[in-house]
Amino acid sequence: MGRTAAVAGASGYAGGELLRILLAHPGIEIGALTAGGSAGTRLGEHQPHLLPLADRILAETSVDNLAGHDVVFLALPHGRSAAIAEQLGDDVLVVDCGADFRLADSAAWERFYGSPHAGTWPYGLPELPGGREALAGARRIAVPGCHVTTATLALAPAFDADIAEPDVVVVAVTGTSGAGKAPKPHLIGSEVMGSAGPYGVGGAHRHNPEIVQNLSGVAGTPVTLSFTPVLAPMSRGILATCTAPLKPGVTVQAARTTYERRLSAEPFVHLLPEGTWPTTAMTLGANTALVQVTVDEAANRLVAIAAIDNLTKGTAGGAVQSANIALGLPETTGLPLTGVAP
Ligand SMILES: NC(=O)C1=CN([C@@H]2O[C@H](COP(=O)(O)OP(=O)(O)OC[C@H]3O[C@@H](n4cnc5c(N)ncnc54)[C@H](OP(=O)(O)O)[C@@H]3O)[C@@H](O)[C@H]2O)C=CC1
Ligand SMILES: CC(=O)N[C@@H](CCC(=O)OP(=O)(O)O)C(=O)O
Repeated sequence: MGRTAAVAGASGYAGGELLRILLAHPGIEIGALTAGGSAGTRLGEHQPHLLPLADRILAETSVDNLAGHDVVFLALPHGRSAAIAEQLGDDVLVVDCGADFRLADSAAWERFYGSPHAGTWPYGLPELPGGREALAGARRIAVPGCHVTTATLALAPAFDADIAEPDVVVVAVTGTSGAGKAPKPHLIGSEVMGSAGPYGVGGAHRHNPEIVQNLSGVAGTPVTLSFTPVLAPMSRGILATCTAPLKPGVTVQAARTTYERRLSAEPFVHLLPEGTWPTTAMTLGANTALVQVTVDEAANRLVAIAAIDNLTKGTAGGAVQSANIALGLPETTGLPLTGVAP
């Protein structure tokens, strides 16, 4: 039997990507579409690429409009989800693309987000050890941040197999769509085009504690992290170069075998053939994370590089993948595996 899903934030980037995916999902029917200031207007004004839904009118984001669906996807600015979720029944699956319920550590939340912590929900990264079990039958899901998904998928196999020391450096190149649709002072077109630049430097980015949370959980010991995001002139995509000191005696072959073993059963996380490095273009529009691993012998460091589409595996695709598990559907239902290249 088909389920219905409402999408809150349907006029935004994450909401648009959710709708693109749900249009091709055989087990979920699209119900109410809601927004903020653009409520009352046609979806086609905001998402002209979603032709089948162009004439749908955006409703106000209210509990009344979101209630009565099997699934509610929230693609709203941070801080908006808790009030809505607490008024939706426990029988409704609420999938939050925002950050509000991702962290278990309230002090870390308050330090990085500067507001009271709303709580912690089952975490929407099925590839983590125990991740699928935590999502089966869940009625609340916190979708990870997009940098977090990339870095976690790149390094989790190494920490799961205990081949690297828990002292991580991540430098992640990201496209501009990660910042959302609303105009931002640091995203002025003429200053972003033809240039790349770091932001959130020195441990300041709010994805820091979430990456630490995930990798420490996999490693079974606290992981230290230096994370630097770099904004690049592309609309979609994240390419994360992640390194950590090797445990004694780990060869490049051993590292590769570790990744092959841990990723071989994953439907969306693929270890590329030796010598092929991931690029963001390979993942565009796909729910995939493409990974490559090697060893820098001179530096004695493991080097793992992962690419994702921040809006697909990094947000909407990841959200639908986790929702599939929670609903008891095959995990891969309705999710694209093929990217757009070059
Ligand atoms: N972009 C990305 O790569 C990722 C985004 N996310 C998360 O997804 C969420 C949405 O992000 P994104 O789509 O990029 O943001 P956008 O700015 O593109 O879209 C925001 C959406 O929220 C709506 N909205 C804004 N304010 C309100 C309000 N007060 N009440 C109701 N609706 C409101 C907007 O409606 P209107 O247009 O009418 O104002 C719009 O539909 C965020 O929490 C973000 O952190 C998570 C991972 C990655
Ligand atoms: C370019 C850019 O600004 N990217 C965003 C990515 C945001 C994201 O993925 O996630 P949440 O906002 O849901 O945490 C950033 O770095 O903050």
